[in-house]
Amino acid sequence: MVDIAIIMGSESDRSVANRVTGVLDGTDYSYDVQVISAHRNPDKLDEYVSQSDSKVYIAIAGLSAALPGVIASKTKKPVIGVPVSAKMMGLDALLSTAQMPPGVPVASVGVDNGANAAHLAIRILDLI
Ligand SMILES: Nc1c(C(=O)O)ncn1[C@@H]1O[C@H](COP(=O)(O)O)[C@@H](O)[C@H]1O
Repeated sequence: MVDIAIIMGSESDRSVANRVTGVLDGTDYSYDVQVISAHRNPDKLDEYVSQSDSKVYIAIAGLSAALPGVIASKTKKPVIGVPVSAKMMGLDALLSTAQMPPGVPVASVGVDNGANAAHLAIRILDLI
């Protein structure tokens, strides 16, 4: 049983993931960190989400950030997206993360703001 699943699209997103875990390490909430790209490893992502018992997802991705939205399409749990500034100062990923179609929500935090993703996850978990 893990409280939060943290998934990044690439190992190159690790510094942003570290901002998430840096906040969570000051709490009692547990987490699991994975590198799984929706674009590159769709079957692995499907398998991970279908088997995960986490209560909240944090999805970290740059460029065309499909990852948060694809996770939101596979689970009813809350998904928090963190756009990464890989190119275009993160504007590409910010728009990809925030502009989800109705019915498939992703809560986007600011570009590279892994800390706020952790704080939001904590607030959600504190309700349970
Ligand atoms: N946005 C996605 C997805 C996805 O959305 O499935 N998979 C990888 N990526 C992003 O591509 C960028 C460059 O990745 P590489 O450094 O591996 O080339 C990363 O920021 C990653 O999150």
